Amino acid sequence: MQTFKRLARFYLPDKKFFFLSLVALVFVTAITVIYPVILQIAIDVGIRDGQYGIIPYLAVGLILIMALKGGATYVNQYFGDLFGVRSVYRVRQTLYEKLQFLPFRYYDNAKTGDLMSRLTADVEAFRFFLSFGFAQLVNFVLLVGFAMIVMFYYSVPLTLVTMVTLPFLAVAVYKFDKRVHPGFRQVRKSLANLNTKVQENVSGMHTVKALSQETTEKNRFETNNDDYRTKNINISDIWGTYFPLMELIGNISAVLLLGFGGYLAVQGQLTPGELTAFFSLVWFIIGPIMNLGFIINMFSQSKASGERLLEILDEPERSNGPEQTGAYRKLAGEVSFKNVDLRYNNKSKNALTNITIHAPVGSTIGLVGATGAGKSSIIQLILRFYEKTGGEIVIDGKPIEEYDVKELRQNVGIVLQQTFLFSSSIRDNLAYGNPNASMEEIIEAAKRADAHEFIDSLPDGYNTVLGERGLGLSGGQKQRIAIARAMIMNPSILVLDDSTSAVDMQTETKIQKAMKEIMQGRTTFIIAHRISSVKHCDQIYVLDEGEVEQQGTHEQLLQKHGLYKRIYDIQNKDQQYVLQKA
Ligand SMILES: Nc1ncnc2c1ncn2[C@@H]1O[C@H](COP(=O)(O)OP(=O)(O)OP(=O)(O)O)[C@@H](O)[C@H]1O
Repeated sequence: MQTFKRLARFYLPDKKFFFLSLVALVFVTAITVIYPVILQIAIDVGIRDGQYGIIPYLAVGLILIMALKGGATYVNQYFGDLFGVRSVYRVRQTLYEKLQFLPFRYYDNAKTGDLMSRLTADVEAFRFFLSFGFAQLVNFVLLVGFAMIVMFYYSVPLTLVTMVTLPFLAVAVYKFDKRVHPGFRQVRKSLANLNTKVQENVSGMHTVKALSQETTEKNRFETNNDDYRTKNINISDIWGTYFPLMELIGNISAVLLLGFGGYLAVQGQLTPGELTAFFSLVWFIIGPIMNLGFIINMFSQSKASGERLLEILDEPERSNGPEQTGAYRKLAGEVSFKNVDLRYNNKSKNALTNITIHAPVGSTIGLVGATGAGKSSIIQLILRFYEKTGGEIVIDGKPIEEYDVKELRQNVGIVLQQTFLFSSSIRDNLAYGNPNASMEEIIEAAKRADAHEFIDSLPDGYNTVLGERGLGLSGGQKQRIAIARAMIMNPSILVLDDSTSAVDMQTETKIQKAMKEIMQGRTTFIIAHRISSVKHCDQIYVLDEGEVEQQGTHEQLLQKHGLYKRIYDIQNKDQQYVLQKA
């Protein structure tokens, strides 16, 4: 129940619909219990006492009652569904919002398929219980309660005898729940793994095909699929064991009732009509108790799902710094790192140690170093994707923590080597960082980023809808769109990932030209593997294993005979070798 209590804020606002549905349900249940009473009157008064005239009245009464029951059932179902649907709308909104504000470190370990499964299948399981299961549970209590009252009214000893088996039924139901709940948690987890597998496979289809791993992938999926099947069979096994047991206990109750009830009828202590009514009523108790297995099933599923939803909702959000109310300021763009350390959560070693960098307004800073040296980590800190573990980062004279994260990010434009584009129009992708940008501004930025020409040549121009992750565009085209997108934001600080090794010379020249265009008047950080990309920078920082190994201009560093010179020599030799070969 703890899970439902903790999720109460999502369904309590709609409790009026639940109560409306409940009132209708009480009505439906009360009417249901009247049926056996009508049957008893028809047998005892209509048939046994020979007052046949009463039968038409009873028949009309029954039809009226059934019509009323139909109306009440509609109200019960409609408002029950409304309660569930409106509640999970809120759950879905909150989960999605939560996902937007979770820190990057959450996504280091999160799996897309698992998250998708939580936002869809788990939310649905929770809704099903709210819409249907909750009411069924209340219905159970009501039906058993009403039926017992009527049964006690007819005969106290017969009711007690019939009830003898109920404790056994209760134990069976309890044991069923104990086994089925962990089973459902496993099914949910297995489904999430299955989703993750499919999602990763579709996203990585290029790699799968390029490396001819179709058969391996098929086998891996088979393992996941097998696991999901086994977990479901396990549930069926539990269900198959307990359901007949519960039915057997119910039937023993019916046998006891017929045996003892028949004896009472023969003794004249019970009329035939009362015995028949009793027999119907007892199924109003046994039926729901057996049905309790199904309700518990639903309850267990939604509890397991609710727990998985709470796991996301309980995640701590990133601290955003002070919330800014007015318009975001445009920063000048002076960035200083003072003895900064960074250690990622799951690592035993620092990714950055004692980093000191000064980037005056409008300067160009080059970050070079081997892969894993810490270049990207510096950028992660400027954008506050991760928080530093030591030292101080100051922007325009103010510690970075004192900025509203949104204000900070509005002032930093990034162009990464891997550009993510959404499956919407090129125009929307360009304006993603600044949705208020006018069409003129968008075209102007695209022209400066050398992207206008190819966009214009597409059949729908700027309205061309891209495939998932920008499918349908070349790597170089995507990167130029990313440059134009950053330009439209008009940031004071710019981060360019210039590891453009994967494009041909002509595209590289275009990208370099576009990058030069966007850098004007902004503090720019260029991440590069190649010296040629940073040699014009005002200041170059050479990183090695998370530390600044060297610092200076291209000319100064070449004279120092350190790491920079070694990288330069290797790359120069490579270049000469290529030229000679050519
Ligand atoms: N999100 C993360 N969680 C844990 N460790 C990380 C994370 N990101 C980077 N690292 C680690 O931090 C170190 C520095 O990585 P970083 O990505 O900053 O290097 P880089 O110089 O940008 O490399 P590359 O040129 O290959 O992009 C590496 O040891 C890397 O494994």
